[in-house]
Amino acid sequence: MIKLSNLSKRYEGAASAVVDGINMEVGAGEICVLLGPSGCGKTTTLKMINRLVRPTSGKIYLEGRDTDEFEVTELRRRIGYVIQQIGLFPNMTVEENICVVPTLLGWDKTKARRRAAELLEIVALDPATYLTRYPKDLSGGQAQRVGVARALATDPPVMLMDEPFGAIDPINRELIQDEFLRIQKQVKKTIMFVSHDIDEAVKMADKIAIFRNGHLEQFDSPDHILARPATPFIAGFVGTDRALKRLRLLRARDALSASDCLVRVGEDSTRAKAMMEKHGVAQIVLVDAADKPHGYLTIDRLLKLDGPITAAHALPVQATASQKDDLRTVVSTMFASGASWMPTVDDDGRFVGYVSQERIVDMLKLPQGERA
Ligand SMILES: Nc1ncnc2c1ncn2[C@@H]1O[C@H](COP(=O)(O)OP(=O)(O)OP(=O)(O)O)[C@@H](O)[C@H]1O
Repeated sequence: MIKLSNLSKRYEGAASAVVDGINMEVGAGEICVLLGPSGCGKTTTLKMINRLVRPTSGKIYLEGRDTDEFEVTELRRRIGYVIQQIGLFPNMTVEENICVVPTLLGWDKTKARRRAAELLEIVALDPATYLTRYPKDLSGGQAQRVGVARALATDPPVMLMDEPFGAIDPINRELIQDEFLRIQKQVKKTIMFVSHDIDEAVKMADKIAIFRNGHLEQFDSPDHILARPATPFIAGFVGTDRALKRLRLLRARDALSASDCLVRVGEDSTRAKAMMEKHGVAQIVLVDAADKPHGYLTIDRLLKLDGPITAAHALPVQATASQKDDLRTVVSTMFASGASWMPTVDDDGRFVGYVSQERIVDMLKLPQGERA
C-alpha cells in the first residue's frame, strides 16, 4: 500500500542526511508506528509521504503508483493528516473544520454537512451537540477526535498521524487509543504514525519502525521487536521489561492447554484420574451442568475417592481468566492469588481450558509465528 524506497532527505548545508536510505512497506489496513529518539527523522519521513517535505532522493509508492505522478492536491486527497496540536481552526465550528477539505474539493454543502455528521458519529461524538461547537469548547480528547474526523473527511485510504495522542494525559490516552482501534476496525485505513511511546506502539502497531540517526534500525512486528531486538540500541530502547510488554500482545485463548481435562459433577473418579494421567497434570477442574467451573480436585484428593464425584469433593477455584484477557492481566491475577494455573472461561463462563505459568514461560521463548 505504502512503499518507501531508498528515501533520503538532506537539508541544504547540513553535514549529513536527516533521513538516510529508508526502505519499508506497509500493507493495506495496517498500522505502522514510527518510533525513535528525538530528532531521528520520524516526522521528516512522514512529511515526505504527503510532500510537505521534498525528498532529496528515493521514491514513495502509494497503491503501487509512484507518488511523483500525483498532483499535490490529488496526493493529499488520498492521505489524511493528523498532527499533535490537532490544528483545528479556532474561528470555525466543528462542522466547518471537518468540511474544510470537502469544500476545497468543491463538494456541495449538503453532502459535506452530511459527511461531517456521519464522521462525528464514527468518532463517538453526538452531532446534535458537537457540530456547532467551537474548538475552545472541546476537551483535549474531544478535539483529538474531531481532528481524526477531519482527516477522514474525504475517506482517504491512508492516514498519517504525528504524535496524535501525545498531548493527552495517560488515562485519557489509553481510552482514546482504545477508541481509535475501534474506529480503525470500522474504517480499515493504512496508517503511519509517529510516537515516542513504546507501550503505545506495542498496543497499536502491526509493524514498528525504529529509527536512529535517520536510519531504519529495525522494522518488524511488535512481538518480533520485543522478542528479538536486532541491536543493543533496540534492546535498550524497548526496555528491560520487554518480556512483560510482550504479555500484552497475547490473550489467554492463545495460551490454553488441556481443554478436555475436566470432570462433571456425578462422573466417576476413575475417569478423572485417567484424564489427569493423559494430560500429566496434578489437578482437574470440576464443572457443573452448564460447564461452568465449580472447583477443582487434586490427585491426592482423587486417590482417596471411589465412585461418583460430588460438588462437595472440590476445592474452591481462587480465580478464573477470561479467554479474552491479555496475558499481562492473567499473570497479574496469578501473582495476586498465588496460583500457578487458572481455569479459563468463555463469554458465557464455560470452561475452555487451563492457562499456566509454565505454558506462558514456554510461549515467551519464541516470537509469534515461530511457535508450534
Ligand atoms: N527545515 C529544516 N532545516 C534543517 N533541518 C531540519 C529541518 N527540519 C527538521 N530538521 C532536522 O532534521 C532532523 C530530524 O527531524 P524530525 O522532525 O524528522 O525528527 P523526529 O524524529 O520527528 O523528532 P521528534 O521526535 O523530536 O519530533 C532534526 O535534527 C531536525 O533538527
